Amino acid sequence: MIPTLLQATLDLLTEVETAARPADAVTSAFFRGRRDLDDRDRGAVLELLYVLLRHRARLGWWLARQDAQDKPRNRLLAWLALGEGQNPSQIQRLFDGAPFAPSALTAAENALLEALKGHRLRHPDMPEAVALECPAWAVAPLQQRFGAAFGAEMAATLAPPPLDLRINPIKTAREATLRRLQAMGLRAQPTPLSPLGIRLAERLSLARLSGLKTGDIEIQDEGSQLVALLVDAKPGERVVDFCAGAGGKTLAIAAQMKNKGHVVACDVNETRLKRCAERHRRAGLHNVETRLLASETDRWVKRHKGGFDRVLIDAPCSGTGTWRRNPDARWRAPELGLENLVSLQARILASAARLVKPGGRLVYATCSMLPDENEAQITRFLAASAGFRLLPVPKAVPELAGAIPSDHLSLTPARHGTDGFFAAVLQRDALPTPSDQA
Ligand SMILES: C[S@@+](CC[C@H](N)C(=O)[O-])C[C@H]1O[C@@H](n2cnc3c(N)ncnc32)[C@H](O)[C@@H]1O
Repeated sequence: MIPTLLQATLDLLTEVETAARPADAVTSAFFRGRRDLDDRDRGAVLELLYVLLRHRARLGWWLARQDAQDKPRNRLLAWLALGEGQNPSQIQRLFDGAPFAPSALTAAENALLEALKGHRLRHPDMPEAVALECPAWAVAPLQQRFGAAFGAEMAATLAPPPLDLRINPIKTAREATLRRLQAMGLRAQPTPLSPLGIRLAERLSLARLSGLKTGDIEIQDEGSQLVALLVDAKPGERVVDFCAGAGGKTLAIAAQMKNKGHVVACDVNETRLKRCAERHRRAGLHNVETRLLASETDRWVKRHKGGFDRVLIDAPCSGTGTWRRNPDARWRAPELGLENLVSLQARILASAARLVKPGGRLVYATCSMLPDENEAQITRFLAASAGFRLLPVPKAVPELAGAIPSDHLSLTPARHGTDGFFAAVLQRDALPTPSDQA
């Protein structure tokens, strides 16, 4: 990579590390201020940024071993030496101090490069969690979840994800869209599990997809598509997306309903909900209403008790299932702490369940791979809530029986090639329970 792009990557990495926002938001803002970088430059900078984030623990381990500070510039030097196998004189030529290039190496940096010379990134003394890039707080629960497959699953979270698209069945058919993408020279395949998905082998700028008509496709990971399909919303029904955020799943649900019926997209975050509303306007959906909640027990919930055929809870979670897509996320421990997050999820479940009408369904989903946020959460809810029972996936949505022949949806990067997702469908008894009269 040319020196000016190395410096741009360092500037971006520094911003990602200091900002309290996710890397993709920081990156968009950074590139808006760097009009001098064309599409190819941006692609190269992003690729190196993600490499540095995906190798952070291993690079940090080497820096600690050499008593060097774990900071972006040292991490880049360590990557060039250990990851790319460049020798000190090659690296000195890149750090040449020219305008907009990295400044010349200091004596300490030269000494660091000498010490790293000839080594490889992986070292036998590295603890397993470091070699697998697993943050300390998540090692025990992920080992509990995956057992012998822990290493393979962690390795899969380090591979760059493919680009998954969801076709909008109101506007187009998957076969027709596949043929159009292939005619554009793209390596496009149907996704193996979602009947609406298309997987592109290469990451590409969305400008290259502009040949497709607006609203024909959306970018959505196959796992997220399956969660929306599990809601199984029918035209004419009343549906709540309780933690709608920016509306990724609301969009898919409203498309299933063919613009007929009513969807209420709720969230406690006003900014996300505004983005959700804009997205629906752009997609031409008229049956979606957004509702800002003060909390999960907002008065609106009580007023609409028993009023909906389907309620989706896409709960706030540790996000461990998205590490493949958001490599910076693994280094941010859950803001609330895992325990508080788990109790927030339980409160959301208990409150949003009140919205389900007798005979209706509640779908609880996370993008977490931790049992405490998933199966254990459902077990606790069912033990505490009369009138709900688990509906195995093949019973809930027979069309998905082949893809998900199990009680829950439980996707992992190594086994399914998707982000990590969990979902369970809970059926409410057809007869109202005494609490409805309360
Ligand atoms: C996993 S994200 C939702 C992603 C979204 N469904 C999508 O597909 O794009 C979880 C959402 O839950 C929201 N949330 C957090 N606490 C909540 C609460 N107490 N009640 C309702 N929503 C909440 C967050 O603001 C966040 O947008």
